[in-house]
Amino acid sequence: MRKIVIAGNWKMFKTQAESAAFLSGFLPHLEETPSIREVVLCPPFTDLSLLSKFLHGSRVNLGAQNVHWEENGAYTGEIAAPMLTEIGVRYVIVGHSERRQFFGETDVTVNLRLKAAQKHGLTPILCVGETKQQRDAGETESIISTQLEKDLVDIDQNNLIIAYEPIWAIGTGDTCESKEANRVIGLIRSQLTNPLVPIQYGGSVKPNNIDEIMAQPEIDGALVGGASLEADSFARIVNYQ
Ligand SMILES: O=C(CO)COP(=O)(O)O
Repeated sequence: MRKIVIAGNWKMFKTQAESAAFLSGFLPHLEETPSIREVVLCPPFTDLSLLSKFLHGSRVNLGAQNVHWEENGAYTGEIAAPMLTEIGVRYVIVGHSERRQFFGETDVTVNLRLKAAQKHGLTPILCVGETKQQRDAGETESIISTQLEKDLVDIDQNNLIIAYEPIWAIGTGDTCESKEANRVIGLIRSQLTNPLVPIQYGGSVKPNNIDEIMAQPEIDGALVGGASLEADSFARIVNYQ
């Protein structure tokens, strides 16, 4: 059976004080959450250490939003895998479209980051997806297939999560129709060697659409941006019906 993973990507939101306040509202809701659902929070780097202490012994796992491919070195502004694992981080988002769009991330650097994450025992959440222009031009399948082909060279598919995040659906309120997300995720799965890789959907996931999204047979979880910032909203998503 494939794992279900619901992850919150906080992007560049929440100070330490705000993240602590989130947890006090969020954690009590997890008593209702079926134990087979993996819950992950990916806050900014500055919150990781504090949240790691608060979450010790809880069922919530921590993820980072980026990782460099070297173990240390002169790479101003980057973070290395051993720095993350030392404080209890288990997951890392790699290749998010915002990194690809604003910070020069390429399939080559995505591949290097995935390898470094796996080498150090982190589970990477690899993000793939097409722009609106690419979708309108009928290029969705070819774009995603090329991303997978390049990003997954020499990657262990036994320690991997993939998130299908259509770029046009991120932060827009314009969710990909759940059947269409299911179709694309099925195509992604057909390109993998391991059929058990969990594949999430991401892009305007909200309390009012999570039930329909999770009812789709190919979708194994969600990568949630805006709606993961508020305790009640993320709790409703994690406790989908
Ligand atoms: O980018 C996302 C998660 O990584 C999705 O963001 P939103 O849920 O805010 O659309």
